[in-house]
Amino acid sequence: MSVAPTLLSVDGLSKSYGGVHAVRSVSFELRAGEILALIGPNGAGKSTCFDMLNGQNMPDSGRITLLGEDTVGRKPRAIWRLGVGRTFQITATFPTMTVRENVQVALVSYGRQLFNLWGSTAAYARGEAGRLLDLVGMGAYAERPCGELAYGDLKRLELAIALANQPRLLLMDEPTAGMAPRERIELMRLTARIAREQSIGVLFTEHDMDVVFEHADRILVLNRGSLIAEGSPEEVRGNREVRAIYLGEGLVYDARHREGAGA
Ligand SMILES: Nc1ncnc2c1ncn2[C@@H]1O[C@H](COP(=O)(O)OP(=O)(O)OP(=O)(O)O)[C@@H](O)[C@H]1O
Repeated sequence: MSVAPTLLSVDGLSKSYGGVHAVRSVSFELRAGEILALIGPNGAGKSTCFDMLNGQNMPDSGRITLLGEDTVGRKPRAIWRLGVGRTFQITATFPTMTVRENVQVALVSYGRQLFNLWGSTAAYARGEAGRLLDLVGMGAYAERPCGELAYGDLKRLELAIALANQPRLLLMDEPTAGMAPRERIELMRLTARIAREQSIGVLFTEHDMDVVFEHADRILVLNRGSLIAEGSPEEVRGNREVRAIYLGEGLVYDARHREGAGA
């Protein structure tokens, strides 16, 4: 069996703020088609780690190799251009534009064209936007103003926008924040299906353990900036240190789901 190529390799990543070691010598790899969750209690260092991968924050030390390129010091847009799609905790769409136009803007931006709703570039992007919207189950909403969308639909639109630059890697910072439990599972199921079909690697942070344990192939656990566990959901669930941290937070994965009852 062939092994999927490594998309992202992080080696000894560290960042401090004054005396606070937000991220301490974190190392891990992510392969094509793999769904990797980054979890940890509040203040564990997840966002700091994410922002360094995004190019929004500069590490004190360590290496980040993304699709074969060293990305430390590169700006977010340069990293996006390498083939990294992103979704954010707070959705960033244009509310007065239609759903389709929002995806068109992303497509045209990826092609480095000037956005013009009626030009030939827009005509091309129009068809491609429709394809992406169908992929995330939003085809029927294409002509609606984005501002009218329910929150869950907005998140699916955001996924279509993130897919517009044909990413090899998707970075999702709390993709299901603010969603109802059922919507969370559906969004991650959709993301996982698309990622596996298109061999896109996904790294996501998440507080909802049901989402994490149902959808992640592998889980990284941060605590006080350090990686304290890494492995399959089964391995992480059985890890004493992880259980101690999450029991302390009242967030331990519910035993009801162990036999797959929560799927
Ligand atoms: N800009 C900053 N200045 C000072 N301290 C910071 C800054 N950003 C993060 N920190 C500190 O670094 C540590 C890690 O924070 P970070 O936001 O990365 O954690 P997190 O795991 O994302 O937490 P949460 O789940 O609450 O979002 C915390 O102690 C936080 O207070």
